[in-house]
Amino acid sequence: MSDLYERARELDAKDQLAGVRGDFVLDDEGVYLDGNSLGALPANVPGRVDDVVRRQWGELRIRSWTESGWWTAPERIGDVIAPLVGAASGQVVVGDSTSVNVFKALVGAVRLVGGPEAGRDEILVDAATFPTDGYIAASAARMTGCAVRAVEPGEVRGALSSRTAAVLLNHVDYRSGRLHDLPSLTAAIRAAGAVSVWDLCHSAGALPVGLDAHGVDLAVGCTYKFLNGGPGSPAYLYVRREHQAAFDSPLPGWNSHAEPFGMRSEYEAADGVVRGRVGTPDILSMLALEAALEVWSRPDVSVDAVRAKSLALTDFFLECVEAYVPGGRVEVVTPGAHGERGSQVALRCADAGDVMGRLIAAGVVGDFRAPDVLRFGFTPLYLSFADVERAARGLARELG
Ligand SMILES: Cc1ncc(COP(=O)(O)O)c(C=O)c1O
Ligand SMILES: Nc1c(O)cccc1C(=O)C[C@H](N)C(=O)O
Repeated sequence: MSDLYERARELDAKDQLAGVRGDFVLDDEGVYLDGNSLGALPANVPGRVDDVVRRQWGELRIRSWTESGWWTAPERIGDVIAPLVGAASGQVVVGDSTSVNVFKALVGAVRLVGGPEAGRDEILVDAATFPTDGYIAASAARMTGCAVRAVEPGEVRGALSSRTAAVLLNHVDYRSGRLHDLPSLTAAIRAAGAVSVWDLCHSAGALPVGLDAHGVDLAVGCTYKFLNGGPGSPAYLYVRREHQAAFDSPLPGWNSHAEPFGMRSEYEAADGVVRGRVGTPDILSMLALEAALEVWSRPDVSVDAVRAKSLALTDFFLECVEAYVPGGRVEVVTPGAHGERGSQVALRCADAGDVMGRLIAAGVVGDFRAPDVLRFGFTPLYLSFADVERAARGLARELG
């Protein structure tokens, strides 16, 4: 066996998070490197969903809105996500999809600075953004009388002006895996008098975010990737405490009303982050997510420990690819510097679609992002270094 095979065993023997894998439903046949698209199933979720369906819904029925805590689930689960993204409680609310929360945040951001009437008529959007953010930003701009400008995150500073209303950026680029400099970009946006909106889909649960510490204004993220909430699990919205009183949601549903059961015809926004809610929460998905998040209360699990292992896993994968894959066959797209790397590795080759198809058939599941990217996500809670070595060996075989 190769040196790298032996090294993987040694690294696994020292891995502080090795015991967490047992909290997930995984088979030992393949290697799952697609947790940045859909996280694996936490083992406690099926039992919880069964209880929610059979007892809370089946037996308690309508009483569960109060007795089982259904009504307050969006804020309660928001408070569980909050420390994972560096936020104090009362600033994160769970619900709706990421796309819907991008809409709330962007329109809310433009309204916070007064929009075109106040001379702020531009929304800057990450040029390489995940498509949904760009589509929603274009619509939010039309609705608010703003124009959208696509900018590379590295060029945001030069693009900021007294006309900038809001800036929508991805913390980690979904295709390249590049980690953007949230602290300094947020500071520059703030200094220009604009509002920052960060999409945390590919960073929450994988690395420290520090929303409060870095002065982020608004943020959104999904929960089905590194937070393992399940297919279509609800997303979340962060509204910095200082903005909450002025946050004017473009979707002021009855769940965000100060007195929802007052059934009043006039709208009055609730205090706090609750005003980010819209309609009736998706309880089955939301309570599955609540169970999935329990892994973060294990004493051996922390965002810092996850980040340290994530970097070790991606370093080791890059080392294995370098050793096993013939030189020049793939180009490494993900930055080598730790400060610029998320929890994935993207490799480029012209036949990436075919290669990924064969690799998945061989049991190593990553994904293909058009036109030419092989994408591998690393979830430190359930991946071992042996998985990584096996995946790189399989990849080298398929690359021929
Ligand atoms: C950066 C980013 N934003 C948004 C989304 C998707 O949003 P939604 O949860 O609305 O499907 C994804 C992935 O699906 C994503 O990677
Ligand atoms: N949300 C997804 C879905 O419903 C089906 C398939 C994939 C996804 C994804 O999350 C894709 C992912 N955001 C990406 O980074 O490409």
